[in-house]
Amino acid sequence: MMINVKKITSQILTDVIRKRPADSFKGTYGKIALIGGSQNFGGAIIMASLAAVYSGAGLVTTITDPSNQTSLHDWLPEAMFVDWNNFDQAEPIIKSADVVVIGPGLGTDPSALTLLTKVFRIAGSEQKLVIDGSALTLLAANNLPLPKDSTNILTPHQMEWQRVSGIKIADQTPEKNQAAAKQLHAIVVVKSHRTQVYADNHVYENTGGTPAQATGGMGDTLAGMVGGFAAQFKNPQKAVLAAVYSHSAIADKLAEKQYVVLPHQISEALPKFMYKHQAK
Ligand SMILES: NC(=O)C1=CN([C@@H]2O[C@H](COP(=O)(O)OP(=O)(O)OC[C@H]3O[C@@H](n4cnc5c(N)ncnc54)[C@H](OP(=O)(O)O)[C@@H]3O)[C@@H](O)[C@H]2O)[C@@H](O)CC1
Ligand SMILES: Nc1ncnc2c1ncn2[C@@H]1O[C@H](COP(=O)(O)OP(=O)(O)O)[C@@H](O)[C@H]1O
Ligand SMILES: [Mg+2]
Repeated sequence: MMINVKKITSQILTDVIRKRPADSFKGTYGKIALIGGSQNFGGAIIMASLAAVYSGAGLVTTITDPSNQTSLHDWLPEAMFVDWNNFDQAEPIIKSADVVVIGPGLGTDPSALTLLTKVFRIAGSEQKLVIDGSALTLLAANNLPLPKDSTNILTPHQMEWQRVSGIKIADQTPEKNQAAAKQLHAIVVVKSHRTQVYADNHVYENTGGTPAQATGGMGDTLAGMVGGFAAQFKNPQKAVLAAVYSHSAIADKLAEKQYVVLPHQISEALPKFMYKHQAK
């Protein structure tokens, strides 16, 4: 039977981006731990962290390879750093995070798999887990079950989705995608030129997006934005929709005057964009 696809429009912005109450503090806007950034893919976790901070998350910790520490703080003094080889130090931070983003630049070597398995094991019922990039590839390759208590948000591109769902890219219809998302009990963002979100028994399709977004780091940035929005805004489904819409709306604007949109430019535009579209 035909599934009715709902469109994601600018309405989601005022619906989700609340005006900030005076009586608030960092904790009001959520704590995020971002885990990824192997030596070869350090930029991925830096772009995801940039997006999380610039989305307005209260407190951001980046858990990554120590080779990234200096460049992380060059780009983002607001983020705290933890060496991902030091799980004793990382564990309490992961456990106390409202949102964990894992996967951007994580890589697929045995140490990455060990880290992913540990994070899945400690994921709690109050937490939202954004699973992106290599974490999705590892999940699929090792048949890892998703944590059963946390709210899990997957952000695959179409090949990552093929790996996780087993549905070939050419066969990724709303019907097949929705069935697979339901089986995973997860919110699934299937990224493409018109990204779709599978959540609370509905299928949503983005109305924005430009080929100027087709560049490395664009998905890492979306993962950080999904984390940053999920850390601040109560309803996880709506937070994901607002992040997906904002990501392409900012890109569309930049693409009016640019051939390619650099992922970090989207993050840098977030504070003004969110101010403009917050609920009155
Ligand atoms: N600066 C950094 O540090 C960056 C780090 N990054 C990190 O790299 C890690 C690997 O992520 P990844 O997406 O680059 O590689 P992977 O998962 O192997 O998939 C690529 C394979 O799938 C195929 N393919 C088919 N359709 C496709 C589609 N729609 N979208 C995409 N691919 C599609 C594609 O076909 P091809 O292009 O070869 O024709 C190719 O064979 C991950 O952790 C990520 O966070 C990146 O974010 C970049 C910037
Ligand atoms: N032609 C396009 N039109 C609109 N958005 C696009 C297009 N190509 C790629 N994107 C967007 O760019 C991002 C690519 O994600 P991904 O492949 O994970 O990037 P990364 O290199 O950061 O891992 C997705 O959000 C996708 O929707
Ligand atoms: Mg990606």
